[in-house]
Amino acid sequence: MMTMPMPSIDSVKVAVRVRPFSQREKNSRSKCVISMLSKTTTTIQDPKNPEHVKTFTFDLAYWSHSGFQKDKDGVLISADPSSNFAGQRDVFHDLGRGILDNAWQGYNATLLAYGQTGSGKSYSMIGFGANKGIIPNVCEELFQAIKNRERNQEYQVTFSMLEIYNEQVRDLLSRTKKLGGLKVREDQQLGFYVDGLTSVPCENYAQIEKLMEQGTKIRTTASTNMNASSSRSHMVVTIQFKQVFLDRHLTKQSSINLVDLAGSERQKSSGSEGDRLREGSRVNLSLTTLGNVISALADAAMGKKVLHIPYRDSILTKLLQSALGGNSRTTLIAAISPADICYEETLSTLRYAERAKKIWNKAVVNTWKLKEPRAENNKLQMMKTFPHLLNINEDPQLTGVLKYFIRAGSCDAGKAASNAITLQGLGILDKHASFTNMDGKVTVTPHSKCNVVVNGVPITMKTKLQHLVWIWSKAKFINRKFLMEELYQHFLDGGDSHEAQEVDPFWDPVEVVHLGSAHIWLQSLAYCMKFEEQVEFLNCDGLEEAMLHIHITSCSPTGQVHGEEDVVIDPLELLGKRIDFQIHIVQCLGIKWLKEDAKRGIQIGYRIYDLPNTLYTKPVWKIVNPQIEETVQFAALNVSQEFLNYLQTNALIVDLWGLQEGCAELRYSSQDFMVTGEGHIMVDTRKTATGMGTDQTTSNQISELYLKLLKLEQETELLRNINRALREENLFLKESLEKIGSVQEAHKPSSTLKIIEMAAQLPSAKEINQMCAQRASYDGELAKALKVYYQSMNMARGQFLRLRHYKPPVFDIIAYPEQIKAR
Ligand SMILES: Nc1ncnc2c1ncn2[C@@H]1O[C@H](COP(=O)(O)OP(=O)(O)OP(=O)(O)O)[C@@H](O)[C@H]1O
Repeated sequence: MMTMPMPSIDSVKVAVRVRPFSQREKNSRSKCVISMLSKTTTTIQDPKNPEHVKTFTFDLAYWSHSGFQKDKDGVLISADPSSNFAGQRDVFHDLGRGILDNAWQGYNATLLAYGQTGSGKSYSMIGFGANKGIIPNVCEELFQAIKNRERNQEYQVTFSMLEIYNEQVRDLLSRTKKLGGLKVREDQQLGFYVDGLTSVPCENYAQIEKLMEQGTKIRTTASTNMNASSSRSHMVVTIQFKQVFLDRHLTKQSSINLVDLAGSERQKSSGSEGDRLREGSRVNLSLTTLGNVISALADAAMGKKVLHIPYRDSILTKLLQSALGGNSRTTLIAAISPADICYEETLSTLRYAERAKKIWNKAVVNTWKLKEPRAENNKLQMMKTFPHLLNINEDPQLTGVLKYFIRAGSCDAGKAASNAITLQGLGILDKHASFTNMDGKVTVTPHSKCNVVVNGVPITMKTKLQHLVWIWSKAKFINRKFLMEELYQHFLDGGDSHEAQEVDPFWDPVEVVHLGSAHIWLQSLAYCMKFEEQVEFLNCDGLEEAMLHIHITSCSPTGQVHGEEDVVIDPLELLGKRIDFQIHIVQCLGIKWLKEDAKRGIQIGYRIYDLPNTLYTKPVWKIVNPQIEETVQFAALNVSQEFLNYLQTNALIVDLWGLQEGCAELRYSSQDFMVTGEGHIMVDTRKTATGMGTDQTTSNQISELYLKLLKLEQETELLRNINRALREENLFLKESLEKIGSVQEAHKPSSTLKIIEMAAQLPSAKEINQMCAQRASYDGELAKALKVYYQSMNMARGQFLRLRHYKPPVFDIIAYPEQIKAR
C-alpha cells in the first residue's frame, strides 16, 4: 500500500545562467548588458536607455560569461580565485545534486532548460566535449552512489529519451520513425505517458552514455538564421529510479525528467519563412502552452481565481503536468545571452522565469509498503520481487485469490488458524510445513510426515524454493489440470494414489522456459533499408522481461551492407529478384531471469518466413546484459509476391528462452536449411501454393497467378508473331526455290547469261541451305518455347483451379483462364 506521506510544498527553483559572447556577438562588437551582483541577483540594462536597469532575484545566478580559462583537458575553470565564474561542475553541484537528493528520497524531479536559441540550454543540460552537462553528470553520480550502497537494497534504473517536434513525439532510442509519432495516453494512476516509448534498463553509466549518444544523433535538428546547430525540438530524457529495501519491505520510486526546451525566441527574430514558419509556430504551440500553464499556476499561487490550467493543450504540457504544480520538485534553468542585441529576448526569458518561480508544487515521496501494493501493476511488480504463495482451489475462479507474502524469518503453514499461512484442503494438517526467508532465500520444511511436493518432487527435509522456475504454457497447463482432476477423482474413488512418473501430472523434467517475446516489424526490409531496434521482450503478463538490441540489414550476396542508394521506392521492384539480408542479434539488456539466479542462462530464437526450423543463438549464462553479437545471413533467390507481402505486413517474432542448470540447450542443425553457394540460409523457397492459411494468402496467390497468366499471354503473343514471320519467310523461300527450278528447266541449253543474271538476284544454293537450316532451328525454338509455355500455363491453371476450389474468388479475373483456353 502506498504510505500517506505529507506532501512537501516547494516553489519551482529558478536559476539563471549567462554564457560567454558567441563569435557572432563578438563580430558585431556586442556589449554585455547583464550583470550578476550576488549569487541570486541578475540585472539587465536597456541598451537604448542605459539608465533603465531591471533587477531580478532568483534562487541562483550563474556567471559563465567571463573570468574563465581552459584546463589541460579543455574544461572551463575560473581564471583566478577572485573570479565569480560558474563552470559545469558548479551548476551540477547545485542543481544536479539537488535532483539526485530528491530521487534518493523518492521524490519526482524535473529540470527544464529555457531560453532563446543559442543561449546555452544544451550546453547546461548535455554539455560539449570535456564540459559535461547536468544530464551525464546526474547519471554518472547516480550509478556511482548505487555502487557504494548496501547489499540488501535493489536498484533499478531505466532510461528513455524522446523528442517533441511539430507536436509529434519521436522515440530517440528507436531507429524506426513511427508515422505521426508516438501517442500520448492518459492513465488514472500514471497520468499522461507516451505509449510504446523505449525504456532501457541500465546497469552502469557507460550504457546510458551510449544511449544518449545514439539519441542525440537521431534528434531532429534544423538550422535557422540564429544558429546553425540550433534545435527546434524539445528533448525529454526520463530516468526512472526505483529502490527496493528488502529488509523493510519498502520500495521508493522517482521519475527524473530532464528537459531541453526548443528555442523560446519569437518567430520574427528567427527569420523563419515558409515551411519553417509553420514548424516554428507548431513548436511554439508547446512553448506557448507551457507559458500559459505557468502563468495560470502563477496566478493561482498569487490567490487569483483560476478555473482551468491548460495542460491538455499541448504534448509538452501533458507530459510535464506533474512537474508543473504537481507531484514533482521542479527546477528551471533560464539560459541567457549577455549581448545587447539579444536584449528583448533576454528580458522576455527573465520575465518568464519570474512567473515560473511563483509556481508551487506538492511533491510526495513515492513509496510503497509491500503488503498491499497500490495498483494491480504494483501488485505484479511486488509479487515478482518478493517471495509469495498463491492459493489453488477446485473452483478456478477462486484460484490465485489469496496471496501470502513470505516475510523475513520463519512462519508456519497449516490448517490451524494460529498459523501465519492458513491452508485448507484434503490431507492438510494443523501444522503442515514451515517457510523461512533469510536474505531473500526461501526454504520450505515439511512437518513430520506431511506431504509436501516441490515442483513435482515429494520432499522430506528443508528445500530451497526458486522463483519463476516452472512456467508452463497455457496449453500444457490446461492439459495438466485435466490430469490433476482425473488423479483427484481417482483418489476420491479410492484408487491407488501411486502413479507412474510419465502419467504423474506434477512431474516435470527440467526444461527451457519461455520468458517472453519481442516483435520486430520487417517493413523496412521490403525497401532494402537497414534498421536497428531496441525492443522489449514481454512476458505472458505483458511485462518487460528484458530488452533486445537487434539490427536487420539489407545487404549484397557477399554481405556488403546496402546504403541509401540501394533503397527501393516500390517493393514490387524486388519481385523475381534476389535479395540478401542479415539478422544481427546485438545484445540483450536487463534480463530479469538472470538477475534472480546466477545459475541460469538464456538463448534467443527466431524463425523467419518459411524456414522449416527456428534459429537459436548460443547460450549465455549468468550475464544480465550479455553482448551476443550473432549474425546470420539469409537469401531469397527469387523473391515472390507472397514474401514481399510477408515483409510488409508481418513482424519477426523473437523469443527469449531461459536456461536452467541441467536442462538441454536449444539447438538447430544447418542441415535443416537450404543454403546458397555462399552458405547463406535460403528463404522464400516455397514456390507452389501449399497449405494456404488465410483468405489474405489465397487472394494474394490468386493475384500473383493472374500476373503470371498475363505475362504468359504476352509471351504467347510474341511467339505467335515470330511464328507468323517465319511462315512468311518460309513461303518466300519455297517460291524462290520453285522459281529457280523452273528457270533452270526452261533455259537449260541457250541462255547461260540470263541464268547467271537470275542467279545473281536469287540466293545461292548454299544460302538457301543455310536459310533452311535456320528455319528448322527457329521452328525448333518455337516448339520448345511453346512447350514451356503450355507446361507453365497448365501448371498455373492447375494452381489457379486449386485455389478456386479452396475459396471461390470474388473478382473478375476468374473469366481469364477461359479466355486463354478459347484462343
Ligand atoms: N556556459 C557556457 N560556457 C561556454 N560556452 C557556452 C556556454 N553556454 C553556451 N555556450 C556555447 O554557446 C553555443 C550555443 O549554446 P547551446 O547550443 O547550448 O545553445 P542552445 O540554447 O541549446 O541552442 P538551441 O536552442 O539551438 O539548442 C555553443 O557553442 C556553446 O558551446
